[in-house]
Amino acid sequence: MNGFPADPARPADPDDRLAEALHAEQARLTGLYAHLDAARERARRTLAAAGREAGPGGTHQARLERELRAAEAARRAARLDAVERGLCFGRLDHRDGTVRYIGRTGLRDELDESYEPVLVDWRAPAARPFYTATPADPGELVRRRHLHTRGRTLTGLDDEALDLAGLDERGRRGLVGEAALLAALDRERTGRMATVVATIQAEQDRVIRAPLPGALVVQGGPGTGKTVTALHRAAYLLYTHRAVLERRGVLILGPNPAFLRYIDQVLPALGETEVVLRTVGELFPGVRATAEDTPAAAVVKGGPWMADAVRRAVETHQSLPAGDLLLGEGLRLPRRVCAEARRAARGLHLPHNRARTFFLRTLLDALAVAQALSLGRPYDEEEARYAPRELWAQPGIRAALDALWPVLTPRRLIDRLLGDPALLALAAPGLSPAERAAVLRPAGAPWTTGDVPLLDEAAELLGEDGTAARARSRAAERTLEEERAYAEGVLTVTGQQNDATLDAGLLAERFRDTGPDRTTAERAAEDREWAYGHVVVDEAQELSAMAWRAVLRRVPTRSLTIVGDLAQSASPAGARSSWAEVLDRELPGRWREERLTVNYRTPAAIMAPAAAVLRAHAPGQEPPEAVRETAERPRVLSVPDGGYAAALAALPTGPGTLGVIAPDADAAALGALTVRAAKGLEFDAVVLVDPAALLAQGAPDLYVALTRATKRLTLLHHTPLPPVLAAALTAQSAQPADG
Ligand SMILES: Nc1ncnc2c1ncn2[C@@H]1O[C@H](COP(=O)(O)OP(=O)(O)OP(=O)(O)O)[C@@H](O)[C@H]1O
Repeated sequence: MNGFPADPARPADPDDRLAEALHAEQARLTGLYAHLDAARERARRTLAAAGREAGPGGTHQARLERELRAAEAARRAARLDAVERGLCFGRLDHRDGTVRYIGRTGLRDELDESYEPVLVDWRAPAARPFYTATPADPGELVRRRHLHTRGRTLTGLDDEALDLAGLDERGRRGLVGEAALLAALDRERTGRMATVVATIQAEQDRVIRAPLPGALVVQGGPGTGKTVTALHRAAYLLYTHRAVLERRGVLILGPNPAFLRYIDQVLPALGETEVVLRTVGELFPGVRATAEDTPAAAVVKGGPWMADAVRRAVETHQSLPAGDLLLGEGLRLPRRVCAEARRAARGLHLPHNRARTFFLRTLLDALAVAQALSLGRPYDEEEARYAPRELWAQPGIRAALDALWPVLTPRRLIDRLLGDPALLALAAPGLSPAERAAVLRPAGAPWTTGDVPLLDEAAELLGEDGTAARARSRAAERTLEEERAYAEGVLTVTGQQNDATLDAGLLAERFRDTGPDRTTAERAAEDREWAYGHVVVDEAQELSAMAWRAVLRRVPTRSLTIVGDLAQSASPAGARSSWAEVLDRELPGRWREERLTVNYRTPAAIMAPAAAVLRAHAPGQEPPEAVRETAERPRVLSVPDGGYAAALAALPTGPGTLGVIAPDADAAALGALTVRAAKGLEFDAVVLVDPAALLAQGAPDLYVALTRATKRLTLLHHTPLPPVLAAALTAQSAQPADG
């Protein structure tokens, strides 16, 4: 890289040196923004020119190329607009004197039009040492510099010398860019997740840049950056494999809508928009899960046995008559023929609604032959063409055959399965009466998150029911008709109606392909059968076996990033001690695991009691090590029974965000979050109501709740604190105050 002189000779006084460096870097930063402005201007000009060229002139091919150019220019303009904040955040000085600036996007010299690179995109290979070099392993670097900015102004910088022989490893655990990292961690939270592109750590970088193919599991304790790492990985993959992923899109699954809102801002900030954010409850287009399952119902609905239950429920709708069917006018359909037709239809291994066509056709043919025989008519080609159709037109015959193999929709089938005790017993004979009772509910009850994978399973086994497809194609035809009429109008207005190369149909198709087109993300979100290029699953320990089936169906290539923490699992099916227990059934031998070990969120003083809870209740699980040493110790306030609301109202409100987390039974009345709703989130200050009750909900719940605070934790209790927590807090208060 060139374009930047080395630092001028340094004055001796450190203050002067810093001022000098700031001055020089500000000048370079200003230069980079000038390049950015020029790049934006160029993108806008391209866009405007494409707009002017638009219109129906030239060959079809030339028009297509113009439109592609315009779309690319629009995307580039949007990308350049998204990087205004924090455009450049780092600088690398190499042994051979090369200097590289690292930023949110790559820029070339737009001013003298040499187009030499002046800013390296953080996702490019050349930027990687910024995240991985340490004094112990500096590679080709002699210095890494972090630039802090507000708007276009440089507000500070941190240098790390990487080449000094014998230099002590700065900070603990080889933290990369320690000063910049700690400054980032100390910032107050806004309630929206921030990008950490300037301070990604080496172990996180390994995850972010892992190859696209295959399933990568990232196991890490609370606050180890699993979510930020997964989001930066999505941005990295979209940059590195743009061609595939722009077309197929990336799906990010999160535990609850609040969490999705929390992370929503990060991806556009990284310049990526081809991403669909969903919870499992939103995976089935057209269905919104609005009700909650009881824990017992969630266990039953989530278990792998439900795949068999749904399959059997479908099969019970492929029935045989008790004896031969008598269909009026002496027409008889022997049971044996029905059985043969069912065997043949099932043998096709087609979805139920598609195999139905074959089944009906076979029976109608058999009936038509029988009818011809009884009337003494030959069964010739003519007869074969019309007779079955006429038979189908008779309501009695139609009803009898329909009953044998009806059209099914996923909603109707699952509603029936969960609403009809006899059907459930038939479809799920392995479930105990208590388990069946747990999932039974009135027909037409609102859908729950646990129902969504069942609907998906059903949709897979049923295939399209013809009505939806027909309605869609009718709508599509109508739209095309309207577009054709509009296009004819355009041709008339522009006087090109006699242009042989341009007919209204072609023009209409063109508007359809381009126009104000829907993005990949929009199309993917509406299509149950969409195959994503990559899927990120966050809080993956929460997914049931049935949910995994629904997720994996959406990524036939099995290119996944799966992040989670088994120790935080609130799965009512019970904690699992390894990812193999979770994944070997669905992805046998097709996944690998990376670990994140450093907790960037919870200060040590808060993490210590949380770790004690974890060790006591899940001895196999290792808590992550907190990177920040100093923080206020947790405060413990005893309140009288029934006094939580008053105690909460009396608590002083400090600076920053506040989260109050309460047991499920009290949360609504106190206006507090349940643990479930707080999952994945963090707050500057957290107040925990009734830790003993949280522990009674499950040790993972208490562990999750304890690890949400970045600065201050207050425990309110009226029953005694759980002994393990009390012991950890007492041990802490025996230590010197800064430990
Ligand atoms: N490299 C980093 N630089 C700055 N901040 C970081 C870094 N890594 C993580 N953080 C911060 O640490 C906090 C925790 O990150 P994140 O929420 O991704 O953790 P998590 O592993 O998903 O936690 P949990 O399991 O509790 O949901 C966030 O505020 C995040 O911005």
